[in-house]
Amino acid sequence: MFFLAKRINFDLRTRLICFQWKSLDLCIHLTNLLRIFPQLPKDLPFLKRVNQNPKKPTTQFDLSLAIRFENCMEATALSSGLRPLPNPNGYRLPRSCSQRKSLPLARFHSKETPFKKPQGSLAITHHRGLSFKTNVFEQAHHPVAGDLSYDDTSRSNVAEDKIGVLLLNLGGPETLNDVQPFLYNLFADPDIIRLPRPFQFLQGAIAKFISVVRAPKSKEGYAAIGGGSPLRKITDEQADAIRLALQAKNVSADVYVGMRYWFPFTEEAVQQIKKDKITRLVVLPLYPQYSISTTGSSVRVLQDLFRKDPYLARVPVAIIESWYQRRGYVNSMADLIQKELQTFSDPKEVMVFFSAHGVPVSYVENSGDPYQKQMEECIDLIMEELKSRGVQNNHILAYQSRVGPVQWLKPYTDEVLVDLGKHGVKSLLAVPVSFVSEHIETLEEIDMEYRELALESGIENWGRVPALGLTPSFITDLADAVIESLPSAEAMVNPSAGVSEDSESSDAFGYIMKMFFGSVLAFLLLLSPKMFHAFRNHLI
Ligand SMILES: C=CC1=C(C)c2cc3[nH]c(cc4nc(cc5[nH]c(cc1n2)c(C)c5CCC(=O)O)C(CCC(=O)O)=C4C)c(C)c3C=C
Ligand SMILES: [Fe+2]
Repeated sequence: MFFLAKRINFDLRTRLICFQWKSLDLCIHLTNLLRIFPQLPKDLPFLKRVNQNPKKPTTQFDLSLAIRFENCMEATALSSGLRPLPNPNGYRLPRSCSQRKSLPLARFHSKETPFKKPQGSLAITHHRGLSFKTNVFEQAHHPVAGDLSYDDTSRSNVAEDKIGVLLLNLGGPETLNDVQPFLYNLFADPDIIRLPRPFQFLQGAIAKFISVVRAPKSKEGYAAIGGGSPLRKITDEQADAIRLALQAKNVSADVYVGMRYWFPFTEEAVQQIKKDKITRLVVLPLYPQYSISTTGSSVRVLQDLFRKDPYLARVPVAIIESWYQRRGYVNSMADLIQKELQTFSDPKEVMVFFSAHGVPVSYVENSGDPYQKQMEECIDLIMEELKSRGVQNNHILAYQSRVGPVQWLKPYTDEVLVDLGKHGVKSLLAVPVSFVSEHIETLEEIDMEYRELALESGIENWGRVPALGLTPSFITDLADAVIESLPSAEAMVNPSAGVSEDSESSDAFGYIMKMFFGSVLAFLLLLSPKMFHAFRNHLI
């Protein structure tokens, strides 16, 4: 069954393509269109502009689309940037769908998943013969183009919102004196050192012990790169660049930086967001791939902060959990690699060596951390892009920066470098892939330690791709990611879920007990020279 939809509204701000079909108002996100048809030019020249109202960020286009509803109930997971829009009059399903199966309409209204189900899936055939399938959701009844209401709880409206973007990052010590307290914050994170429940009260003591023991080695590393981490400076610059890129796309937003383990802490950023009365927030962790230990940890802190604050609890928030699969990121990485390959005398012979920060194997195998899978997919995407440009180099992925006695993701970077040298690889291009700015692990571990090891192992020509930093195509893509996620923002937590007095007082009691036993343990450990040396030499 094919239908023709004629009047198409394209909202420049939210990038939703909305059109009327029969009595339904439907929206599709532009990303979906472009994801399935990357060959479509981004400025949509195939849409003929018929009318533009300068007062509203909506342009009306004339486009013929042949639309076919199919497999209504097979509609799958939501894509980023797409979510069902609340309809005050309830959802009506297209006849063709409801006739196929008796649809449990109540499911669309159920409390647990009020708007989590797509309306159905659409197969769209463009008149040039292109076709794609996408999920669709019914839009609010009788929408006014450019004035779409996205969130039932906040009753807010993207066009009127005060938009904030919160960049989450790890943070790093700015001076050598900061190193031990920074390490303490890192190891005190239950997403970094994961203790079984009965032992969690020891977290602080263990963090203190490990941070004191590791600090001298870490300090050497930070001293070698100028006495501190460049992460704060670079992240601030990225924040500014994203703000300007958003501005260039007619989206005015305040951009904040929230670090997990050092200044400016996430808590400070959140306070500022509240002070600035932000009414819609996009959270963008600066980690392309999701790990429990990075994005997971930062988002957990954020959720705790929002849950405790009645104002913040009502702010619609969109979290971009991972973005390694975005074309802009993949292309920008491919650009950097392609450019760096040209610095070798024989570019074709160079082994492209992706080095990612590792995580303990238990994260992936026991806790379902998607990090490894996302990392492998990410490398495949980058290599596919390079292949499409005629770059056919061999490549390999290895994991660096392991800490402690447990098994980490393999293969390990240091072991692979030695192996490659043994097997006669002469030219190697290291590509840091889990992070988008320079930091101790690129500047010291890769550029110094691994380079030296590679040269000792027989590799003669060494190169390293710089981190993405402020690369314009990358920053523009992050701005696009922010814009695309705006409509999907929703209140993070239930505002009525307060903290009871009972739980507060038992928390205080627990805290005192933890501090007491933890301090005794840390004291004993630090007093024992044998223990200290065992940890220092073998475990940390
Ligand atoms: C995707 C990136 C990262 C993952 C995953 C990650 C996991 C992880 N890290 C540690 C321990 C340490 N990390 C340290 C520094 C550090 N880690 C990342 C990124 C990821 N970590 C970055 C970018 C940095 C550098 C920050 C800077 O100062 O520039 C450190 C401190 C440095 C050192 O002493 O080596 C430690 C320790 C664990 C245990 C872990 C997963 C469980
Ligand atoms: Fe790390």
